[in-house]
Amino acid sequence: MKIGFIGVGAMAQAIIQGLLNAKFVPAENILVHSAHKAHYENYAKQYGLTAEATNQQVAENSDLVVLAVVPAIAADVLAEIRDQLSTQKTLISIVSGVSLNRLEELTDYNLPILRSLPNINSQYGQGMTAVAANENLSGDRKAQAIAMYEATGSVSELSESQFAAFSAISGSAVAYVDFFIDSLSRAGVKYGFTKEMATQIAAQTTLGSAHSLMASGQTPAELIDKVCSPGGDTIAGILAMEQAGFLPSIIKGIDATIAKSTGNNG
Ligand SMILES: NC(=O)C1=CN([C@@H]2O[C@H](COP(=O)(O)OP(=O)(O)OC[C@H]3O[C@@H](n4cnc5c(N)ncnc54)[C@H](OP(=O)(O)O)[C@@H]3O)[C@@H](O)[C@H]2O)C=CC1
Ligand SMILES: O=C(O)[C@@H]1CCC=N1
Repeated sequence: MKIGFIGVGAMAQAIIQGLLNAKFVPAENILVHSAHKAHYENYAKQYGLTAEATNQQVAENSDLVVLAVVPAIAADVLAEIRDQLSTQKTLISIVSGVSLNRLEELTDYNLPILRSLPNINSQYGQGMTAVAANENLSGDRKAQAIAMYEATGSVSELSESQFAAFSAISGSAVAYVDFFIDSLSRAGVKYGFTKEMATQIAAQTTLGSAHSLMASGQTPAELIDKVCSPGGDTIAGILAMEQAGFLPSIIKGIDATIAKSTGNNG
């Protein structure tokens, strides 16, 4: 099986690295092309991938064609490769905010298509990806496309109506969690830790907390209650964070993310 990537930016590279780590396909079976020759050729050379000279060649020579460009140019790129796509190939889009219906409109209504929303944790096998298939993608072909993501982490099949919210609390939220870790580490710096050490402490605490949450099957609130000793320090911190608007600031951030991805932001 050959997997072609049109665009090798941050997200495509995370998926590719995840696939290479999982030995999902031999490196040379991953085909790449992007806007800048120096970029995609050097990247391909570094990891033993196959650099293709055009987007059309990627589509022509791949079984799974992964569209990994920014939303603004997705229509132009699909127009470019439309004739190379066929019912024998699966188009996989990672483009935020572009529906299956729009992808069909821009290509062919008979084409098997998987709309997906991965996150960059795919790079280390810890991804969280939402997928939705059109009616032309089923059985083994659908399983093959989904297997690509299963090799890089967890996969959830969702209705397209849930994609914008999923993208906000997963795709974008990788940045928000890192923002939290960075904020925690800056607090550490305020109290005398080096940034490096504070970041390591904050990151391990975040990782351990996520692990405990998933391993225990308890709710976050139950674990918060376990940490908040009666009359203790943590409850004082929680209440001060709440007074400063911790929860509303998260909700506002997610609302803004969804508004941007659905075009409801003016
Ligand atoms: N970043 C993330 O965490 C996530 C991103 N996504 C989606 O992934 C997509 C890509 O995002 P991201 O990786 O962040 O963006 P990047 O800007 O990092 O990558 C975009 C890629 O598109 C390439 N490109 C630009 N023009 C063309 C063209 N005409 N033909 C082929 N390739 C082209 C660029 O080429 P070059 O490198 O040569 O300049 C670059 O490799 C977006 O649609 C986004 O919504 C989805 C989930 C998470
Ligand atoms: O910021 C973005 O637009 C993309 C979509 C989800 C994560 N990154």
